[in-house]
Amino acid sequence: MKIDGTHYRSIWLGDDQKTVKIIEQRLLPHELKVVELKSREDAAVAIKDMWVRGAPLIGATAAYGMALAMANDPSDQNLDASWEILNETRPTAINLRWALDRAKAHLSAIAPAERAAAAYKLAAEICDEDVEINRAIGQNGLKLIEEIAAKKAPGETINILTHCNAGWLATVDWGTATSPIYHAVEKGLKVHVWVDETRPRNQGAQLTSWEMASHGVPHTLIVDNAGGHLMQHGQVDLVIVGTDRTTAQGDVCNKIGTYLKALAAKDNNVPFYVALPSPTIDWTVNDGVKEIPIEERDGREVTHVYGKLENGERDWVQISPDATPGGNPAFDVTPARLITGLITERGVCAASSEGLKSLFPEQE
Ligand SMILES: CSC[C@H]1O[C@H](OP(=O)(O)O)[C@H](O)[C@@H]1O
Repeated sequence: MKIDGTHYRSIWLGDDQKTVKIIEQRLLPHELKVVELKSREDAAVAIKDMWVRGAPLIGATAAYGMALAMANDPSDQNLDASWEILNETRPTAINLRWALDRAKAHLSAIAPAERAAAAYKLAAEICDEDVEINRAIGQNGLKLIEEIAAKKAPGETINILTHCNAGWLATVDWGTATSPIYHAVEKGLKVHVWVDETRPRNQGAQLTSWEMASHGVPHTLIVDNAGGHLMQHGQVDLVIVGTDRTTAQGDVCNKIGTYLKALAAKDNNVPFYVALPSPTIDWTVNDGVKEIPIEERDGREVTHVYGKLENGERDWVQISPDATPGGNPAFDVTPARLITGLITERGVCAASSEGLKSLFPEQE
């Protein structure tokens, strides 16, 4: 999307057609810094330490990580080793394994001498596919926003709440949950976005707010615990969130706190939709609560906050006693029963195995 009028993707190839460029997202919103990934190890660190994050972008970065690996050593042994190294960077987003499996299957079938070029080509295809998938999600989600607008008085604002960052920074472009919002704004609908700060990594405060401000979308940053109150007072017309892994029966794994938002939405009859690109569907699991591995990140992310100090410098600040450990499950699972619908690139469906198979019959 645009930053001060200039179009960016979140990941792209350098002029040398080998170096991979990314936006170092940990520095946003205070600094827009482009960094270069020059090895498989660079790509692995970027994923693990959340320089890049978001299920689709994690997959795209891993695909380029395989290309960087093949450019260095295209052997079968290194192909296998690269799959392992990149796959262990983060456990929850299924796009990581989806991209790595796709790359390994493709590259295993060709001669080592051809693997580097093929890997870069595949990574580029994965990126372009992601952009088109998210554009379609935006068009399908726009219809939901238009239906809500039609029920409101002319010129009345449509209030949408989103959690974490499922924006263009979480994907290659458009975002998933934000794509319907960008499409609605570009169509002239009067939209306002409640942005959950999303403790502890604050992807909402740091990334979604920055995206909304950069694109000129009216928005308000709120604490994670305010959403239920706003819903009780009729100030939320629609919730749209992203997902890191959705099961074959429609359970949705997403950033910690999503489940609580869904409970509040259900209790207040607020439509709760999940923007779901098909590579994020894990057709091999059904019960998300029992089967999806939940990443436990460093407790320091809870006991400390990173930001800009009064003097303009950036640093970590401790917010709890030295002796207090932090517990930090990074995701939770929202059962399908709490979800109004899934917005995919093929259309909107119920959060159920029947709903998903109606859009993806090839998965029968
Ligand atoms: C479009 S996927 C966005 C998804 O990824 C985020 O997790 P993380 O920032 O830890 O990679 C969050 O769950 C978002 O909804």
